[in-house]
Amino acid sequence: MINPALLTPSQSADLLVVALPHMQRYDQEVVVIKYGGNAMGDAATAEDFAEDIVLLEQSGVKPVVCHGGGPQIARMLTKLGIKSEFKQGLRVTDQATVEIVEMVLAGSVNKEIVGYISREGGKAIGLCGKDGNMVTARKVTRTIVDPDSKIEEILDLGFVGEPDKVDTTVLDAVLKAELIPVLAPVCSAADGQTYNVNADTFAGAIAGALNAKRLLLLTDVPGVLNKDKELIPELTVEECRRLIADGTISGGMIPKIETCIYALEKGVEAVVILDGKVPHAALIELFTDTGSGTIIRR
Ligand SMILES: Nc1ncnc2c1ncn2[C@@H]1O[C@H](COP(=O)(O)OP(=O)(O)O)[C@@H](O)[C@H]1O
Ligand SMILES: CC(=O)N[C@@H](CCC(=O)OP(=O)(O)O)C(=O)O
Repeated sequence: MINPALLTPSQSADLLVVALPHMQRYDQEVVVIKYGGNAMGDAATAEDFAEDIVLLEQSGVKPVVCHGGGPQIARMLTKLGIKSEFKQGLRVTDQATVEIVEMVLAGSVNKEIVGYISREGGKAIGLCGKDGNMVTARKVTRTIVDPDSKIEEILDLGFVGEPDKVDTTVLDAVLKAELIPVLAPVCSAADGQTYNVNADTFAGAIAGALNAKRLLLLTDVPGVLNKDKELIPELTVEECRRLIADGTISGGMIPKIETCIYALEKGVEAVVILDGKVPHAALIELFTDTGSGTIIRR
């Protein structure tokens, strides 16, 4: 919690002079904030995050929260004795796993975030990709190349989906009513089957469809790091592709960067990857000159 009583009048004035032009820039603009499972941390971090979302909404921004919950899914699968593995950064998902993913993401994690925002005085509404056919998924198809024979094989990830169609009818109504949407990346395909969608990919599709001004990806690292583990403050799409090709960007950062590139191509002005465990990370990024993390532009 920020304690305004601790600021001198001149510090308060300095803060306002810095923040107000940024607030005007984002007035009535959609900002999609992806809240990763690793960024969720303890209760204090969650309270700071919820406070930021409520302050953004009260300042005239239209925040849309898209959340993950990978570590929370992993804990529940372990409790139930269900083994899980990742291939190409995606959880191989059978029918039993997709049921747990839905229960954890669209259930407990979603309602916990809604609860935190409500306690900070915001009016949040928890939904998932299924609601109002918001995001229709299709099965992810990936191939792997055998390093010896060079033969391509199809990688079957089970019920792992990717956004196929986005219908913003429900989101438009929610935003018009000045409610804060909190979205879980659980979607149906056209045939009704439930699919597990990576939360970064889901957030990118929502940001693209809403023509968001910013997409913030809150994670547990300061941003994109170079080979010496130093933060890279700014990147272009071309530079991102080079860093993937030379191996500087790997693992879970690859779907994040692919999401950034997709969102930028769909018209999102800029995407920022930043550390969600830094108190008030979103507010600092949007309303100060300092910014934080890595900003990616076309
Ligand atoms: N160049 C890089 N800079 C920063 N992180 C990287 C880089 N390459 C790989 N990573 C990995 O990507 C991870 C972030 O992705 P992920 O664990 O999927 O995050 P989240 O759970 O927040 O979606 C980091 O913790 C780090 O291990
Ligand atoms: C297909 C796939 O991998 N889905 C993810 C969905 C949650 C997610 O992406 O959560 P984070 O943002 O916390 O990583 C999973 O099952 O873990």
